[in-house]
Amino acid sequence: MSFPSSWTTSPQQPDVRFFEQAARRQSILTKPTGSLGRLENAAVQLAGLQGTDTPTLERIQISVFAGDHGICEEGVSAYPQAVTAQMIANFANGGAAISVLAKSLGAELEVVNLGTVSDVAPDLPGVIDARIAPCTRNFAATDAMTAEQVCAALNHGDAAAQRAANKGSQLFIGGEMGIGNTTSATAIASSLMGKNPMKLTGPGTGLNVAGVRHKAEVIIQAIQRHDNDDDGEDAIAVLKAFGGFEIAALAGAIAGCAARSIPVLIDGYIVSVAAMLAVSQQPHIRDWLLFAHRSAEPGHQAILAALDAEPLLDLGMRLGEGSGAAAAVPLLRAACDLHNNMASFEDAGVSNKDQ
Ligand SMILES: O=C(O)c1ccc[n+]([C@@H]2O[C@H](COP(=O)([O-])O)[C@@H](O)[C@H]2O)c1
Ligand SMILES: Cc1cc2nc[nH]c2cc1C
Repeated sequence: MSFPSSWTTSPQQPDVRFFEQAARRQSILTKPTGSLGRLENAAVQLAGLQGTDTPTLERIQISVFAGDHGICEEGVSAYPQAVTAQMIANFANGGAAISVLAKSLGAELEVVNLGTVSDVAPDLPGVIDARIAPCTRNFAATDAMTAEQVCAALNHGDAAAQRAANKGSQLFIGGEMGIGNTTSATAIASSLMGKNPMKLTGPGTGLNVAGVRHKAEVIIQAIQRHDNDDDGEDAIAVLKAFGGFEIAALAGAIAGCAARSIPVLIDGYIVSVAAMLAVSQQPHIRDWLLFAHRSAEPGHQAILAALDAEPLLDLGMRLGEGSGAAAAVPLLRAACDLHNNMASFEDAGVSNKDQ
């Protein structure tokens, strides 16, 4: 199996003329310059990325990538590993937060099952069987994934981007579910940014202070182990070292959407780490990303800063599943509506500021 071409080729850059036209339109609408704050930037960005004067968000695909983590053997999560498989069923049955949000947004929701330790019922509606293995290996002891598994996960992500393209999606949201995945995400983020894991590690699903300290120590030791092998620090080497299946698939989906000119709305901590991996592979992937929210997970701020991202919301959310991104969609829709339908100073006969 080979890497998807979206991983090995830089995406096309969006047409700058649509950004310029949209910015000009914002400047003639009946409001003081800049007064709609980041809603203005969001509308300009969506117009530019969609290559249109009238951006809209009618067709949205949400793909939730799920997988289990061998690092859970080290006692790094507040919840049992069985939750990953149980939540896949909950996504399919409509009871999870992202299921409710997707329904209220009229968005397409699919779940990509990359492998769980506990069984998932076969033929759940909207669940795609993309199982690679029951879980990654415990990266405290050995590499989390083989190179072949990283490649398979990237391809599963790219396939989700292809489904979004086939449906004419105007926006893609990637979500994730994987007990233990904040430990993988923190190891990846610490490696990529060269930051002390003590500074990035947080409670995830709800560890106490002692639990967070233990989790950081597990990550520090694993990074030392990884530094002693010769694998290098590129995105593939880091994914191989720390996992997980869903993080690799998300990186592949983000790259796949950029390659197909589909804007991506980035969710919280784990998805942002996947975005950082994709951007480290192809810097122009960054052009296609919007950032939805600042997660309560403390390491998220450092990742947002490294990606030069200013998210729309800061609601103290730390659920994952793509829920923070889904929560930001009504604001983005409002931003488009304002951009498309407000009157100009000239049309409304309202005096503009003195030039
Ligand atoms: O998206 C976030 O910012 C976020 C922050 C903390 C936890 N989570 C979710 O919680 C799970 C991972 O937490 P943990 O403690 O098991 O590593 C995983 O299923 C994520 O979706 C998600
Ligand atoms: C119940 C539950 C739901 C989740 N959704 C994403 N991560 C999660 C972790 C838990 C524990």
